[in-house]
Amino acid sequence: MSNSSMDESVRAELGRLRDSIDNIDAAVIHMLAERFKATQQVGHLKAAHKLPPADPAREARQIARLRELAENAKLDPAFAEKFLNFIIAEVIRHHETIARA
Ligand SMILES: O=C(O)C(=O)C[C@]1(C(=O)O)C=C[C@@H](O)C=C1
Repeated sequence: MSNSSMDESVRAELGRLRDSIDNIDAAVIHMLAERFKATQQVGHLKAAHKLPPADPAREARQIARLRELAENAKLDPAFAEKFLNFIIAEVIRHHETIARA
C-alpha cells in the first residue's frame, strides 16, 4: 500500500468513526433535553409542595444503579458517577431557581 492510499483509508475510517461519534453526541443531547424536561416538572411539583430541591437518598440509589450499569457496559463506574453528579447538580440549581420564583 502506497503512502497516499494508506492516508486515504485512514482518512475514510476516521470519517466513518467521526460520523458515528456525531450521531451518538446528537442522541446524548436529545436524551439530556428529555431528562431536563422531566426534571423541570419535578422542580415545579417540589416547589408547589414545598419539598426540598435535593433528595440525597434518591441520588444514592441512582448512583448505585448507574455504577452497576456502567460496570456491565464496561464503562468506568467512577466516570458514570461523576457524570450523574454533574447533571444532578445542574438539576438542583434549576429546582432552586423554580422554588425562588
Ligand atoms: O428525583 C428527584 O427528586 C429529582 O429532583 C431529580 C434528581 C435527578 O436529576 O435525577 C435531582 C435532584 C435530586 O436530588 C434527585 C434526583
